[in-house]
Amino acid sequence: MSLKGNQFRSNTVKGEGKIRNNGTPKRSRDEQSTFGTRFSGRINFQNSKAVKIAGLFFLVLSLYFFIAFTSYLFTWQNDQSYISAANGGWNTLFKTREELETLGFKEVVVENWLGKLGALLANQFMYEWFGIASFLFVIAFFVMGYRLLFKVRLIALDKLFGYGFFLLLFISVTIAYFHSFILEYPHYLEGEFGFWTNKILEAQVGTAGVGAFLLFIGLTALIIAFNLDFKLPEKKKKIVLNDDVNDLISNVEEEEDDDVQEDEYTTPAFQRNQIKNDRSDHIGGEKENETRLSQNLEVKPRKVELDSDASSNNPSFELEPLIANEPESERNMPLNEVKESPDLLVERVKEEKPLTTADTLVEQFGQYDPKLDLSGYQHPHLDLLKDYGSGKIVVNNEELEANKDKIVETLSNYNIEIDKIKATIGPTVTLYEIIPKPGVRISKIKNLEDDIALSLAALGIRIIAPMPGKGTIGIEVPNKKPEMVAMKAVIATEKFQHTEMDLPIALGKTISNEVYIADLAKMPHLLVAGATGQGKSVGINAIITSLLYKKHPAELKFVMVDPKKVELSLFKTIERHFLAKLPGEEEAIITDTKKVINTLNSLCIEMDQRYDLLKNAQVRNLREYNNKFVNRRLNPEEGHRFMPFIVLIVDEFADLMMTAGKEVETPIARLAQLARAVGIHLVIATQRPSVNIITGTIKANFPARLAFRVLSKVDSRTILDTGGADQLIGRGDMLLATGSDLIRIQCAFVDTPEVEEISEFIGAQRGYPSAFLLPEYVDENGEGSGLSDIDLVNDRDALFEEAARLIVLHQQGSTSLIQRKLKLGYNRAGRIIDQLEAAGIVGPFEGSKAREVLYPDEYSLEQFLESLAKKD
Ligand SMILES: Nc1ncnc2c1ncn2[C@@H]1O[C@H](COP(=O)(O)OP(=O)(O)OP(=O)(O)O)[C@@H](O)[C@H]1O
Repeated sequence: MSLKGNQFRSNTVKGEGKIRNNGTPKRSRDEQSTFGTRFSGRINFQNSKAVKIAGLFFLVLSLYFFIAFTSYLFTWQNDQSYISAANGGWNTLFKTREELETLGFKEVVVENWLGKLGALLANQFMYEWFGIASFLFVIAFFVMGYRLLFKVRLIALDKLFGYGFFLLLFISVTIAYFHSFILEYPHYLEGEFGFWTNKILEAQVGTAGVGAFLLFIGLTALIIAFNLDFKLPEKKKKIVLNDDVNDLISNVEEEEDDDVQEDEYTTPAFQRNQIKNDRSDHIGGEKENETRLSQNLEVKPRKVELDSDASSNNPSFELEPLIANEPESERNMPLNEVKESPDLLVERVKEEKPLTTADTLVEQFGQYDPKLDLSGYQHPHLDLLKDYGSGKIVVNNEELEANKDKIVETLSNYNIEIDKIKATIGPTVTLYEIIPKPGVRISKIKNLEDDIALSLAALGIRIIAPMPGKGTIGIEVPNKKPEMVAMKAVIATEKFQHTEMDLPIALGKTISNEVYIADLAKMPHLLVAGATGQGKSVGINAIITSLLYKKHPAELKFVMVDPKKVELSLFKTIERHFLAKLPGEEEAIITDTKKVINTLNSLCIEMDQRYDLLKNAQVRNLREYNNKFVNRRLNPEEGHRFMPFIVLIVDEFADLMMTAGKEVETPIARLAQLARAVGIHLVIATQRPSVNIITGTIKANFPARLAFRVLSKVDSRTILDTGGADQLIGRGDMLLATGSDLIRIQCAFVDTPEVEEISEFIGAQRGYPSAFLLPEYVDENGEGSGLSDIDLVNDRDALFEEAARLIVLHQQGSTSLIQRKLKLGYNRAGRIIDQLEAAGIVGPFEGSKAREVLYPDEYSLEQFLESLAKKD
């Protein structure tokens, strides 16, 4: 990745070599007193008597102006005759009453509380200039006086003058504008300035135009000063279940109050939203079987009840409605509490810290911006993705009841009676939660797992007995018409758009239709398994797509390994943006096993280097490190750099294990064990989750596992440590195990043409000069990506010319420079320097000193390289 852009722009600070790491404070504490750090060190303001006198003067001046202006508001009419007669009055200021009378002023009565001077001053400021906005002078003098006398900074001087000046003009013109609607004279409210400015503007753009102009200026100023937020009141969403539902909502609202107390399972949130059936709605009752459901999010429905009649054999039946994106915490809260919770105002406490070198740098140059090199980069937009399905959940009541009847019947065949059934409809499966009558042993139901599955005669039934943390038994039954979950629908959610996660991956929707987003950085690695054709590739594409939608190329790099050669090739267009590769390699997407081994080992080197940098920076993880770097607390001259996350994607791990075995397993296990803190995360997919592929070492280090449908229970156990994956229905139906939890998710669907479009959209933008270069790895047999015995003259390294330019640019013939800048291993860098010597670009080895560079500038070097190329 090129750092050039940053080096020549504001991110780099000249003379960084002199910056001390961690920036020990250079200035003394005295200099950093609260009184104007900018002035400190130039004039000793603190002890100057003159400053104190000046402070006092400003305070008195402020008071004087305040009294004069206030008085003017009451006395201006009476003093008007004197002021106008004296033609502004200033020339009469120091004349006595007698003198004035001789000059023709018959009666000189000045009522301003501060006499003639007060009247004249106030008239000048308020009438002639800015109207009541002139009170800003009172504030300005007060702030200055207070600052000079008490050495307390109430507001920064630049702000005081900037804001003060703006407000003076703005208030004056605004008042004139409104005043002109009522009465144009007198002008003491807006002053002559406001009056005439408004008049001129009105003549140009009309009254409405001036209003719009003032509104625009006012709001712009508010945005600049307070970064004002404009938020429209949120629209409440309504999800429609079926046509009957909306008609019934009003009924439901009327009925709910009566019914809720009877339900032993209702929580306050449920009560609000509980919907009852008519008496005719009993399951197994009369023919007319209208189910009343409400999905109106306005009333935040929690649970929909399909109430059975009172007969004891027929358990009542509830539906869990589908509320996307609602936090669990809100779910269990009474609605009024959610709505009425008061805003929390947090007062910021000002910390007084000594100013460090890093602070000074940040003040001077701003924070380091890793995105600056590609500052114009645009994230892919949502239109590149397609809509699939209607997006609505259609509830088929007949199907629900038929399934419910079957479950009740099957269980009663085994003498298991149940109290209640609740249904939660997901995109592909519906979860029926049953509560057995007291006395029924759960182990009994568990033992009947297969029999129940057989009676329901449907593929993909999974029984969860008991449901963890719920005290119910779950039976997942596939829907007849599964709903496709479009990637677009998941990415477009607020949950994804506003997530704060480091590496958010939008996996799809859960059984309760909630969008499921996981943080790969926390997982911290993911093992994906699934038989062929069950949606694994789509899953991998969904993971990559989510990250591409969320991250900037400066923040994330992928290392892609694709032994099948075709699965990840779609992403080759984003090589210069998001991919990482070994130096000297042509293709960033690795398909050759030998190169995979080199790349994995290179990643281990990168990991070790990152750990060294973290150790030097005294931080524990990548986030802290990058934070420190951005705040210029780490010196790039000491090797520190902004480190992007690296995500390694291996599409067919089984293939690698078959061909390379331990050679692959060892670095993968090492990375899985250690790499999380340095921002390297692995996503490893395999078709065959057998124990010789997913070995104990690998499994132990991948707590997060994603299983698509597998062919046998044994495979399911290998990947998830439990059955279940063999009972999935395929087409993106999957189980995610995160430590102890097992969640069923319908994977978001993203098709190959969509992925292609996204890659092309990114690829068409300006990228880095090359892919992100990983450190060079040379294996012990000398067959690494490095060079073996090469002829120094005839077989030059691929990076020879680049190294030559680097050396000439820096005028420093050192191996370590090549090593650092081109990210090469010592051996290869050493060989390149030998080649440079052989070509006559650098001088011979001189012990501890750097070699002499024999070309003074890039121009002469380019000529030499050209002639060299011609000779070859
Ligand atoms: N999330 C999904 N939603 C709907 N259909 C899906 C989903 N995922 C996959 N499918 C369907 O399943 C088919 C196969 O998916 P995919 O190519 O991802 O399988 P695979 O497991 O990668 O197979 P292989 O290992 O042979 O490459 C897709 O073409 C698509 O029709």
